[in-house]
Amino acid sequence: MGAVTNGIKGAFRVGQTLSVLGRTGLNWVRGDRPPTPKLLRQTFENLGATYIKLGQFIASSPTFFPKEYVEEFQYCLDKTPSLPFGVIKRIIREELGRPIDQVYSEIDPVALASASIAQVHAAKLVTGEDVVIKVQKPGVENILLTDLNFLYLSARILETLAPKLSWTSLSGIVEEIQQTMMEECDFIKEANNLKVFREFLLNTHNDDATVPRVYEQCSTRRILTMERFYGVPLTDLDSIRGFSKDPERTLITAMNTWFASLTQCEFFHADVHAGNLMVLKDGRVGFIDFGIVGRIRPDTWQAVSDFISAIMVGNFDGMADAMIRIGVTRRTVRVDELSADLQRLYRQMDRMVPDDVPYEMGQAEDDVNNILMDMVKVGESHGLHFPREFALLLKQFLYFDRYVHILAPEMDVFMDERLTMLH
Ligand SMILES: Nc1ncnc2c1ncn2[C@@H]1O[C@H](COP(=O)(O)OP(=O)(O)OP(=O)(O)O)[C@@H](O)[C@H]1O
Repeated sequence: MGAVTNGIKGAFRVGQTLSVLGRTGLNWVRGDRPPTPKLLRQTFENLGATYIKLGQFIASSPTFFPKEYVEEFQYCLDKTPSLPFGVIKRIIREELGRPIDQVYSEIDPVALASASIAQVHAAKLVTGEDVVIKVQKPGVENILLTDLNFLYLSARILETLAPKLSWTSLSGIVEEIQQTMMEECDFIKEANNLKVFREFLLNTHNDDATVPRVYEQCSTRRILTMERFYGVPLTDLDSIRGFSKDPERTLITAMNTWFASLTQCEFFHADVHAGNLMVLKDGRVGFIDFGIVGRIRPDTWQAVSDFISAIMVGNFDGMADAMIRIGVTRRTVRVDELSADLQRLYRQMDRMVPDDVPYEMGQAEDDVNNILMDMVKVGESHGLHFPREFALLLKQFLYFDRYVHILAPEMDVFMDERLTMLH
């Protein structure tokens, strides 16, 4: 019975997707010309959850995709109309397995926020605490599963945008997005992440940052009840001034906490966009939404650090050796061959950048991206793949870079001694 319903739902989803694509003109899917950035963004928004995440991935990967798409996809919003309160109440009731009023004394029928996977309602527990309930929308997991049919299509879209990437790594990227989203559908995992991060703050004696306390007795796979935070998103400079005398200091606390988690927590928060960092009324920084986290093993960190040192001194064997330790492969990669290819890449670059040409603003950033991109390609030609954790890390660096521009434009992140983890 279950399989049959899934089959029907799957077919329906396929039809739905095709009809959205049909409205925007299917030709580009067959490969002629990529659609304009705006059209592609709107198409993704219409297609919902999976494609929105794909769009956000494009927005956060300037290394891989053309500038005009990266810029347009900054506006790829995950805001969907909220479901009627009746539906939400039914889900909460089902998940609790007992009458709602035995657990909550009130629930605000108007949602605080609504995105493709979940919607959030403010509530009060019968024991008096202010909480929020994050409720998973019905059928979300199913949509994601049936969208798996579109792995090929999504990879095909990315291929037209980023012809430099190999088919294997494109399919890998899409598969990983899917996997991350499936994980986001399990709130027990998210509750556990919140608890682990709380312990990390406790162990590192960090009183300047906090995460919502989880109420386990009323949290399940599909509903998550947690402490309610009162505050404003970190990027809302005017409102922050109301809570914190020194917004720059607040940003530094957020960044230090996040950087410390890279090495002292078993995972890092991999989605710290504007709405997920709050400045609370008492001035502390609140981290919310631990649906997406990244994990990097200690030996991989060591390899990253060795890689950077090798670049600094121009040691190609060292770079090759570190790259092999960072990457994932089923083949045996030869250090000497990879090293020779990296050296060739460097020689080419030397020839490409004549010293007497004046450097333009922004060019340095583009160059770094291109060099990284070329190195990834060299690695790939030897059968190496780089774990998705690196895309997630890079994304966070870009977010922080943006926050620094907004909140502390004068700050030099490489020199400022208050930033403990970069020194
Ligand atoms: N503990 C909390 N206290 C107060 N508000 C909260 C809390 N948790 C979530 N919210 C509100 O609900 C919004 C959505 O929550 P959350 O980010 O966890 O959900 P999401 O569906 O993963 O959304 P997104 O994709 O935008 O990150 C937040 O931006 C915030 O406004």
